[in-house]
Amino acid sequence: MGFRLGLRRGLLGRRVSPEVQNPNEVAVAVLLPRQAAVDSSRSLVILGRRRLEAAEQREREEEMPTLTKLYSLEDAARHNTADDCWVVVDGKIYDVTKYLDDHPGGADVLLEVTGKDAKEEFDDAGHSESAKELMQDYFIGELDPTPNIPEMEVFRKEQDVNFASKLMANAAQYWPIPATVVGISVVIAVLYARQKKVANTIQNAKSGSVNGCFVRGLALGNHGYASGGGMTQLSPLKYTRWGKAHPLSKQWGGLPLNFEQSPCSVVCAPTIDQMTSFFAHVHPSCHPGAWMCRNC
Ligand code: HEM
Repeated sequence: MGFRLGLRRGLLGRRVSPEVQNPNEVAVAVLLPRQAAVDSSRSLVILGRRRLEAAEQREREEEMPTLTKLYSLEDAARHNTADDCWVVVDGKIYDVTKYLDDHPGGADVLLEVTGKDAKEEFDDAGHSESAKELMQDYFIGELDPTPNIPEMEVFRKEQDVNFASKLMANAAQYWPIPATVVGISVVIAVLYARQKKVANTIQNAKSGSVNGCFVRGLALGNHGYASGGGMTQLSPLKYTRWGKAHPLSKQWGGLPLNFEQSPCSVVCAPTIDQMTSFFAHVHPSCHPGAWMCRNC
């Protein structure tokens, strides 16, 4: 059985004669049986190919973008117990639950820094390179740098609900204010309309053409007239036809007035004489503001 002397670089074997041309290269002489040498050289080729493939694979992996799980700081903060402990260092999240007991700095220091980025504390502890390599075993993800938009939407919805309920509560509490405003407005509108009606009444009375009556005068005053014999109280500021006047008024040639109720009444009488008679007989001195339309 013959032997072949094989020179292989980087192989561990029996050193025979290291006649090396390049001093940086390690030359190794391997004494192998012929067949074994053939097999060995085949397996060396396979080994070499595998290493090459592994290197290429590593290269490909480095080039490929990796998928990293993203968490919010709030997510990370929830893992803050000895049974479930996440720490954040420089934006990277590590699940150190299984490492707590082995941590040379103690479990407490890790538990104390949960819920925040502990880069400063980590750096201050002066961790070695091997500690930093070890960390990679516990890496689970990174902090999500994007703002949490869905939460903002939820917040806006809640705000709407709050706004509606606050509006309802305020309405229930402060309803008397708008009701008072509306009430005052109505009263002002009624007073205004009434005043306007009075003004129109006086105007119409002066013009002498109200409801087909002979409007002979306008009495201004607030002295009561209706005293005798169940005199009907007439509504203030209403025109009263002479024909409907109370008999007592007619008897006096007087007028269906309502001085008692109103400071301003329209006086209707068929003739100016009757009007004059009324004021002469009944209240000659109590109606200084009486106005007579002598032209009618
Ligand atoms: C996955 C995360 C971590 C790993 C793998 C880790 C690992 C280690 C290791 C191996 C040591 C021994 C010293 C060294 O080799 O540097 C150490 C020490 C220490 N670590 Fe950590 N550590 C981690 C996180 C932290 C954090 C977040 C803090 C923050 C307070 C911290 C505080 C310390 C302290 C105070 C010491 C002791 C230093 C001393 O006594 O000199 N470690 N850590």
